[in-house]
Amino acid sequence: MASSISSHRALSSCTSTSDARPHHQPSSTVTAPPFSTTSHLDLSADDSFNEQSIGRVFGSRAGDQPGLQIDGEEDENQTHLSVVWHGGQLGAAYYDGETAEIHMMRDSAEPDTFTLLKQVFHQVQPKFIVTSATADERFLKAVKDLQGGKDTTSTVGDIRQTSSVSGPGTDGEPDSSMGDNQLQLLPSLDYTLEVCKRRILAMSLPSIPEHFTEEDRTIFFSSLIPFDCLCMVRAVGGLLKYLEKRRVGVELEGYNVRVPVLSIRMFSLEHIVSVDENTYSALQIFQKERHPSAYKSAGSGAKEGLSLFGILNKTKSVVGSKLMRVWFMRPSCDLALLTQRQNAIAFFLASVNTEVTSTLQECLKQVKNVARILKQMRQAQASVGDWQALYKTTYNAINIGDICRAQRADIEIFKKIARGFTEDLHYIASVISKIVDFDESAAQNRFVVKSNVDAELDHRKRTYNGLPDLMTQVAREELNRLSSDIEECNVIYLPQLGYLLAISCTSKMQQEKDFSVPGLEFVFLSNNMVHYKSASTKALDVKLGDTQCEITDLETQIMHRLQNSILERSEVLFTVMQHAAELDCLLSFAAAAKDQNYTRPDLTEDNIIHITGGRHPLQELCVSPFVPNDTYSGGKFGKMKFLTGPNASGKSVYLKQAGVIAFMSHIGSFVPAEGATIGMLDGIYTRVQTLESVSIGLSTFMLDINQMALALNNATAKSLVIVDEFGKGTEAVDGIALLCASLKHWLGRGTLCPHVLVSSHFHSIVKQSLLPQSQELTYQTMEVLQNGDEMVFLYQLIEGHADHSYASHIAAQAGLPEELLKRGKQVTDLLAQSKPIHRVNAESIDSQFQKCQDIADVFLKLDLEHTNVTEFLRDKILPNSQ
Ligand SMILES: Nc1ncnc2c1ncn2[C@@H]1O[C@H](COP(=O)(O)OP(=O)(O)OP(=O)(O)O)[C@@H](O)[C@H]1O
Repeated sequence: MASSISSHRALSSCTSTSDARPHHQPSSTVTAPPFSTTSHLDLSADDSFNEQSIGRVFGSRAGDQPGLQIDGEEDENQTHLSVVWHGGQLGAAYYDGETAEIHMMRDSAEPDTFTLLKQVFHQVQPKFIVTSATADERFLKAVKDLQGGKDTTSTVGDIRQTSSVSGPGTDGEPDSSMGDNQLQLLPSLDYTLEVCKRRILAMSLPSIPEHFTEEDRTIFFSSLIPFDCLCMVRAVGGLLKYLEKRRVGVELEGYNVRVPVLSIRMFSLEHIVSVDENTYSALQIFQKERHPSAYKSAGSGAKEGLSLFGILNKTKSVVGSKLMRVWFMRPSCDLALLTQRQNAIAFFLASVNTEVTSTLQECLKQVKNVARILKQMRQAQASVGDWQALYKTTYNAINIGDICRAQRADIEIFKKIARGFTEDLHYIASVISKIVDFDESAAQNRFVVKSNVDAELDHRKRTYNGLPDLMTQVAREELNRLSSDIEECNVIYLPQLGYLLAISCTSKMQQEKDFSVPGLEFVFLSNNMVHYKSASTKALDVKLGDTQCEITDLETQIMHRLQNSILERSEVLFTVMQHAAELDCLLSFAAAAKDQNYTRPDLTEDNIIHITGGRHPLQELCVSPFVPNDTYSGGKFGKMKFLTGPNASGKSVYLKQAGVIAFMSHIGSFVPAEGATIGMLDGIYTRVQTLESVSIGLSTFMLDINQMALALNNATAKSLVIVDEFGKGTEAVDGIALLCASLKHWLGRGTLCPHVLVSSHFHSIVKQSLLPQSQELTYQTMEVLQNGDEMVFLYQLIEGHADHSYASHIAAQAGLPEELLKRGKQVTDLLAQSKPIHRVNAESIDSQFQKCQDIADVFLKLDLEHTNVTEFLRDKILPNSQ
């Protein structure tokens, strides 16, 4: 018998009857335990954690890419904006579905022109807008106009909903940022102050400890929210109510589950330089290219084309890239803030700091958007990938903190990081490292706890690991007991059925009645193996139960405790994301400045724009060599430049270059110039035709006028206005008149004239001196060398003006037929000399004379008494006129 046991290897094999079972305990086995103990992390002995362990944990699973899921955009990751206007004050709050944060804007003075409201819409780019159904009519109209919605209200619960139809904004000009969104109106009760306050105080944030009393909570919230901003408080309260009704982020959960709000922050639109959609497009600040694959969704699939954002965005982290976009959307005229950014960039560019720079960049690559993970933890539980991402982020944040603490204390971002990356980070990294068994978690695709964390759990695991030996022993005993014609006996475990004996069919076992074995209860037959319950397997059921399930349950409990303790310290993780993103943006600006040879502009409160050797950051990548040009505006140089020059001589590029350099200075970046002194601007306005503007559907002239109106109505002495070929969309005389009127309007303001750069092909404005003489006005042109018909563009800006557009030269280059070009030139010359222009295909004088002679002869022969005159005229004189 003993020999028969040893000859049956099946006795010691691991048996699984159903591969689809979520977890099964091993059958009697002598093979390796279900997961290897050799690769366990040995970090449990103390609180230490190191890069080596991270490499081992994360490097070992090729298919495991936790970062990928974090970066994905979900449908629910939308922005929901709530606005309140009362007593000439505007308050706003928005919920960022991606980070589950609420951002609030303090009450700000807002007359019924609603310019601030427009700016809020532009900055926040909400998908959903909510306000009180009984708000002031003027305000509701402004919101609807901005939202682009017509009154097609429908009802969602008790929320009135208006679907959007894109159209022009409040001032009549189009604003594509506000096209695809929805307006929802809540009952006024949801916006009353007291109700809103109560709703805010009842909000549960993960950073509020559970033991807080009502009083503690009030003090806590008072430190976060300025309750004296009544409109803002109402906006937040209304927003919370709306989120609850819409059940954002918890649609599929039970009704007791709250919309996750992880953090509250303030946002401000003070010091923001006004830059409208058209200017972003004209200056090629953002440029989306649709992804060539039709299967990629439009929103997330679009990639950045050739644009300023594309050049400057060298961020390493998702949070960095996101903040970079915000910086681009919110250029600032806060001199102190911009100087801080410049100081940091200068630090990173210094050659002695190269190593610090590259180490920080390496660390930033590992900083993930943990807001989504925290949201996940708050609602349910984090996945294995989430735990890995969170640990990586925390570990690298600690490294970043250490590096920054060792640097110069006068760099603001280092100070912020040194202050903000607190001990809580060490705590989080240490508990994760101590508790989570990353190797096993990845192998089993579930949260697995390390040994020495929980005694009960360790005990269960030991039992579980000892199961194979025990089961082998039971199987051996049963085999000895059974009749000798049974050759193979296994002990297996099935979750619903418990422990079973699996015996190989013998030749006598043909029908079900043959399966009965004394002392065994038949259960089922599968794969030529008959399964029984025996006294010993029942004893195993009682003794061991479902060990695997119990282990999983215990580990899940531990995970929830761990999640809660991390959520309590989640504020530090938001600080990490915020400051790491800022650091990433600054490093990105430094990298771009180094690659593209940018210099630090001097920023000043003086109202001047002085650029020496300026280049266009995008054009210089496309043409070689690129010719740099100076721009001097303000002070003794005057504030208006009127630029004429042949077609394709570089006027548009020059104008845009000044605009882009000014813009770059206002986001804190270095600029493509030998040197620059840039005064703080309050707005950049452009009248430049773009592809986007064509697609809006307004006529070319309407767009011209709309953009010009925006500049005329809003530009101040501290604004930059770029006007490229205004007025060419209508009759020349009208175009000239409108352009001159606009420029005179600004010149009439004297030194309060904005910085205006105009290019035009209306040469008569210069020749006939249609603009008034003014110290502010200078005429400039692009230098061109002409040798007979040959023209060479030097792209060099000089004082003076051009006499011609030399359009025929460009036309020749474009390949127009010789014949056409000759005639064009002839007409131009005749016009210039004020001579009559004859048709090219006119008949000769002789043949015309002959025709007239013939008609006169016919008339002379006409017998007026007997001839029908109508027929005569029709048949003889005008035979071809019908
Ligand atoms: N500074 C420069 N250095 C080198 N090449 C330049 C420069 N500026 C412009 N160019 C080249 O000239 C081309 C035409 O420039 P741009 O469009 O500015 O001309 P324009 O004078 O505005 O023409 P139009 O009046 O016909 O609109 C550019 O695409 C670029 O290739």
